[in-house]
Amino acid sequence: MTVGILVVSQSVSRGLSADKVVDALKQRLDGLELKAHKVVPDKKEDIQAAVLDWVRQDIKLILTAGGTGFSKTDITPEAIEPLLDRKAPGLVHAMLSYSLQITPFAMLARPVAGVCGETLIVTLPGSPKGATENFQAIKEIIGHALAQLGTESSRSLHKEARSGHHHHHHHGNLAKHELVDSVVARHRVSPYPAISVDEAYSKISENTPGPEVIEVSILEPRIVGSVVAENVTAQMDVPNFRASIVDGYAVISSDGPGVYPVVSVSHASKNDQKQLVAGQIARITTGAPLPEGADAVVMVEETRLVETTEGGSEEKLVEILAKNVRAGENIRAVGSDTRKESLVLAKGSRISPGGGEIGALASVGVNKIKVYRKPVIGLLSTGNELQDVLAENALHYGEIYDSNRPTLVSMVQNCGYEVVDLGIAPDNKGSLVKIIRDAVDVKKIDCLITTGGVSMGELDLLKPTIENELHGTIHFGRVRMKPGKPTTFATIGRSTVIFALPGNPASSSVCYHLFVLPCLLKWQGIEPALGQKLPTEPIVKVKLAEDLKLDPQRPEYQRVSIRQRDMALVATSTGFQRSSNIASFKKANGLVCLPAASDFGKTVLATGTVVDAILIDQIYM
Ligand SMILES: Nc1nc2c(c(=O)[nH]1)N[C@H]1C(S)=C(S)[C@@H](COP(=O)(O)OP(=O)(O)OC[C@H]3O[C@@H](n4cnc5c(N)ncnc54)[C@H](O)[C@@H]3O)O[C@H]1N2
Ligand code: MOO
Ligand SMILES: [Mg+2]
Repeated sequence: MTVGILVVSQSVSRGLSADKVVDALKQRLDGLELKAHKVVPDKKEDIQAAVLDWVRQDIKLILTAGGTGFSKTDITPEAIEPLLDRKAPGLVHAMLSYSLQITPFAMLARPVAGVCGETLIVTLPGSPKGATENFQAIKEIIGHALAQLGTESSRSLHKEARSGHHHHHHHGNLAKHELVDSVVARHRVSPYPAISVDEAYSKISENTPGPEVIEVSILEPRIVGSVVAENVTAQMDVPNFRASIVDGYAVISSDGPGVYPVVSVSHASKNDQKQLVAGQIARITTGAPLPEGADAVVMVEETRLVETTEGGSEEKLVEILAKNVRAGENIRAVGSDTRKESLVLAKGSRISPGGGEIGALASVGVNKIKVYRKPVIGLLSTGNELQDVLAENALHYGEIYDSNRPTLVSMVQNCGYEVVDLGIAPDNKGSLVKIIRDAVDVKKIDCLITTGGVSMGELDLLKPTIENELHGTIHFGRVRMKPGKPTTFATIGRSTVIFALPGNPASSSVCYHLFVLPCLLKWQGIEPALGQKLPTEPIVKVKLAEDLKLDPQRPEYQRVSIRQRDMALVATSTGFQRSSNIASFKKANGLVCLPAASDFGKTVLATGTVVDAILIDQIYM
């Protein structure tokens, strides 16, 4: 059993005094293993952050020392209490009565104790003596408490109490989403109907929050991919002066070929308006404003220098060789690129990554516009078996690396959304609730994507946690598709969306493309294609390069590589398609949509058959 000791002290945290509590307690831990210790000041947030961190790491017992007295700065009980799923007043009572036998000042202690997830938390006084005495009072019993916490049911230690519950075997006796406290009472058939992908689209469409208008600078990266929320019209002409298209000489076209004096120079810069009369020319550069009176520009290549000024540094006389120069030649007229009052960007259009929209805005002097806000996405992996691949820890038997979070972070970011990485949650209700509440209330995410814990196992806790603890609504909890059967879509309140995706890596990635991204696209103001319920990635017709076996019951989304061959798009399977195999996404730029054999009437789709494919990446050469 692992222990964390959290010293709560302003002076120790500032280095003004030395900590002695950790050592004192350490000597009395006996069989318990001190896994972590830390010093924090008397600040609620610091205390809670440290405790939650340890709960997530699945430390079994957290002892805090200090901050339990009557002075104004003593706030440890206030910090701990809101974290407790269940209180343990018996432990508090034991500590108080024990220390009251030693000193009446124990009356002024305000300890709390209780359970957060599967972690027991006890607040001790700050002095080494007080802390060890209090710990002494509960030490013998704590082993039992921790043993009970580790089991599915506290009743397992009291076997006689369990015998009366056998009638729970039949799932019909359970309320639909009850969090069962014993594995023997779990559902044996999923209470969630397996709806079609199409019905799932309806539910997502109905429950996606409406877009919200914000103003962004044209240089903010998040503007790319955003949908414009209002018509933007040009408040000026581009160009807003007559500009030369070439380097040469501004002329009066009716003057014709001949030798003319160069009376002025016009560069592309801030300029005074120049004047030209018949029989004169002016030197001009590309983009420079035309002198008044000039009506054409002749390229320097079609002229000849006749005479220089004294000293030879300037042109004095130049011969225009060009014949038949027309009025307007080599001139950009005022407003000929963009006319004042014309539409620069229409409401509903999208800022493409190509930069064209940004350039068009900048050219008319617009540096910020109203767009629909993109939702902020929180990403959480769930599962006791998961190790953070970045932590570089060795795997214990039964553990695996968390591959879902890195995969999803990459996908979501590359779709242009801001990601909040929420890490890994252990399979317990308390931790899930804490992490999700914190993500929504403090980290201000709009949409939560979790993976794992949505199927039929006794540690699949997402569905009951969302309904019973977070008071959310589950709009669907199963979809007739492969992979991704237990995909769950829920909302909390009006504005928080949860996609609880299956833990299998290929399943969660398929479901991201199929369900999550369409929801996010709608949320940020993108309209679905005609006749569709949600906007999606492009859907194209592809020819199968090989025979594909159909699932007997479920429509299937297989990973393929799509290439153009002889005027057709051809799809080749990326290989082994089992849900656990994330490597089936390597080189995949499409998901082919295959019917279930039971719907299609055949068990195989033959080579050359044309099917729909969702394009999840570009088509490469
Ligand atoms: N009795 C039944 N069992 C299962 C059913 C069913 O209908 N009845 N459905 C199966 C299907 S289909 C799927 S899909 C999975 C979904 O499982 P969960 O969403 O509950 O996910 P977990 O049980 O937590 O994990 C499943 C699998 O994925 C691995 N995993 C989880 N998280 C990650 C991660 N972040 N990175 C890499 N791998 C991860 C996990 O270790 C498991 O192997 O349920 C079937 N069972
Ligand atoms: O539907 Mo599950 O995603 O087959 O593995
Ligand atoms: Mg499971």
